[in-house]
Amino acid sequence: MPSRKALIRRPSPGIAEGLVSHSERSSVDADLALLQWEMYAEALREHGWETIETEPLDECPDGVFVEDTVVMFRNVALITRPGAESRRPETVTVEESLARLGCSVNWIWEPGTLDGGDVLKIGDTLYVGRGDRTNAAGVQQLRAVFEPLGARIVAVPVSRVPHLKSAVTALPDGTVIGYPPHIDAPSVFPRHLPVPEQSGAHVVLLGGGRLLMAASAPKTAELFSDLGYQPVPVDISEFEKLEGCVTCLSVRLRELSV
Ligand SMILES: NC(=O)NCCC[C@H](N)C(=O)O
Repeated sequence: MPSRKALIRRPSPGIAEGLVSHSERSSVDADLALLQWEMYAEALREHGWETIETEPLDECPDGVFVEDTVVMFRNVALITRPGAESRRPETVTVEESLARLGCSVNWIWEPGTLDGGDVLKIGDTLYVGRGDRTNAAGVQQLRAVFEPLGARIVAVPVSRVPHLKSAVTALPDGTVIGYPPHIDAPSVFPRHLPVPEQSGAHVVLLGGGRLLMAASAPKTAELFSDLGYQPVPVDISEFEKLEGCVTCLSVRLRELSV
């Protein structure tokens, strides 16, 4: 039976020290972040996802953004080598968790860098953002690992936001959604729908038309409702201050047979 598991990591008490690269830093409330993270995990569970917690890493302020540590394709976990050096220690425990879950594990090697938040998967197509965090060697290694498994890798320039998925994600029908000022090359995407809010660009597909999204994007939620989807809003204000979004707080494992 296909699994519906989601890997998550609880925020570090030092989360306020997390990286901020494309916006002004504002103060983060670590207690509120923990509460918001618990509600996020609860929303996943309420919609049928079993949450699996990878080991907490108090010394890694950005460890909660677990999406950046791995790219999943079928049952293969490609452990990343994050572009920000401070984030590299985050991958070890994720690798252990995924190996325990029965994934086949592969790695990005030096000089490659790649962040999971730069990889948007739509069916068998993997769009990969080439920006501050993911370099050309990282893109080449992504191709080498996943093309033989049937993936099509499409590289996309990213300069306005930290990660490709800070700018675009996709609806269940494959339509790419994005906030236009943040997208370098919208014409790369065959079907593209602009959204009116920056945090409206991020959805986690919960199944059956339900879209987990940030409470900070009410106009976009209205647009999606109007298109026949069911938005599931969660307040992630403390993660947004660190340029995080709903997608980067979990890794959904959809194709494991366990
Ligand atoms: N995939 C993502 O959008 N990850 C968010 C990472 C935020 C973290 N503060 C960082 O800059 O790495």
